[in-house]
Amino acid sequence: MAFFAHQIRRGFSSSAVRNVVIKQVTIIGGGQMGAGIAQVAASTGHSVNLVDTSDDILKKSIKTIEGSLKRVVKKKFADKPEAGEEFIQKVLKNVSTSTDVGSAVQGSDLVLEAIVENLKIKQDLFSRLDKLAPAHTIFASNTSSLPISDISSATNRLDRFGGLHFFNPVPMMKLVEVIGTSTTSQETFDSLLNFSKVLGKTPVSCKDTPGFIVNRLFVPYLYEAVRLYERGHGSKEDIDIAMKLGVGYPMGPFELSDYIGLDTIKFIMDGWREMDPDNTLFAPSELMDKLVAEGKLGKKTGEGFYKYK
Ligand SMILES: CCCCCCC[C@H](O)CC(=O)SCCNC(=O)CCNC(=O)[C@H](O)C(C)(C)COP(=O)([O-])OP(=O)([O-])OC[C@H]1O[C@@H](n2cnc3c(N)ncnc32)[C@H](O)[C@@H]1OP(=O)([O-])[O-]
Ligand SMILES: NC(=O)c1ccc[n+]([C@@H]2O[C@H](COP(=O)([O-])OP(=O)(O)OC[C@H]3O[C@@H](n4cnc5c(N)ncnc54)[C@H](O)[C@@H]3O)[C@@H](O)[C@H]2O)c1
Repeated sequence: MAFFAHQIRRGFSSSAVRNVVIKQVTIIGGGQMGAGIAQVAASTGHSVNLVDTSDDILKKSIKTIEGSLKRVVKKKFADKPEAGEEFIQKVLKNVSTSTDVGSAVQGSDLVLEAIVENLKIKQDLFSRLDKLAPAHTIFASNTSSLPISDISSATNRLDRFGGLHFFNPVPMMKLVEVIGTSTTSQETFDSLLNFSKVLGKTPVSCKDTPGFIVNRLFVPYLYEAVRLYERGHGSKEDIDIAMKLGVGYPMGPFELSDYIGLDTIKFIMDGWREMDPDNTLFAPSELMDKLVAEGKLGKKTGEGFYKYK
């Protein structure tokens, strides 16, 4: 019944609902997330075209994929190293790279964007892609915090646009949040759900609201951990231990913040505070602001809440 109501809301009768099978995928942005998504899509038999701004970056992306695949096969093919090497080569063959988005989107069933978290840059990219990609191609963004409808508004394919939010590290994290806007067609939404399942992930359906499900709960939690520490109510180490042993999280809030990047977390919180300034959950943290201003962004810069050198 709920499913039927969902279809009516999206303006589709049940007979109009059919799944578009996604085989060829273009991923724009070969950074932390894009490389991980490319790896998982290629490992599950998709033909992947990975796009970034330079060949040097793309070389690094392929190296990252190779390194991560080695970790995967060490476990998956523990007793058969040769089969493991064969698997790596097969997966790598499924990935091609390009710096030219125009040619990369030709023949693509899905264009998944994982570039910098900046609305204007994402809009510019999708506006360009809208003119270059085939009509049937579905567009999706991996944004952590921006409204999908703000990004899709730059295109004329509002029905074929949704969100696919993966988690870091992509090869390990099982969840994908599938986000439908008020204009995403049921057909597109179902295709994105199916695609996530074919990748071996577990999808959950989300509304296009700030932070979807996970980040809406987790970003305020990370900030409250920092504020608790600032108030002197616990050491970083003890807070991390408490959340790992008390509720079974694999990383404590300070370890996770350093892993994600303090700039990313601050950027998300600042954006939400701008939208809803009176919400105390979105209050700033002096320490977070200071660390980001000093360039102490976490693991990627060698220091955040902890030191990594
Ligand atoms: C959240 C709010 C903040 C918002 C900011 C934006 C965030 C965003 O929107 C959402 C997120 O992503 S939120 C972030 C969500 N993410 C989280 O919350 C993450 C929480 N953390 C975890 O789940 C675990 O700590 C990990 C799975 C990361 C590591 O597992 P572990 O058991 O703690 O320890 P281990 O010893 O290191 O690794 C053991 C083995 O795992 C394997 N392996 C690991 N990485 C791999 C890779 N890249 N490739 C392949 N394989 C990989 C490998 O086999 C390795 O063995 P090896 O012998 O070393 O090769
Ligand atoms: N890092 C995380 O934990 C995480 C988790 C989930 C979602 N996200 C989201 O995924 C997206 C990417 O994040 P990331 O951590 O992979 O970033 P990243 O900085 O590691 O990678 C971004 C890549 O995009 C490339 N790029 C930038 N502009 C481009 C353009 N116009 N065309 C082609 N390539 C371009 C950059 O060169 C870079 O290689 C962001 O929207 C972020 O919010 C991040």
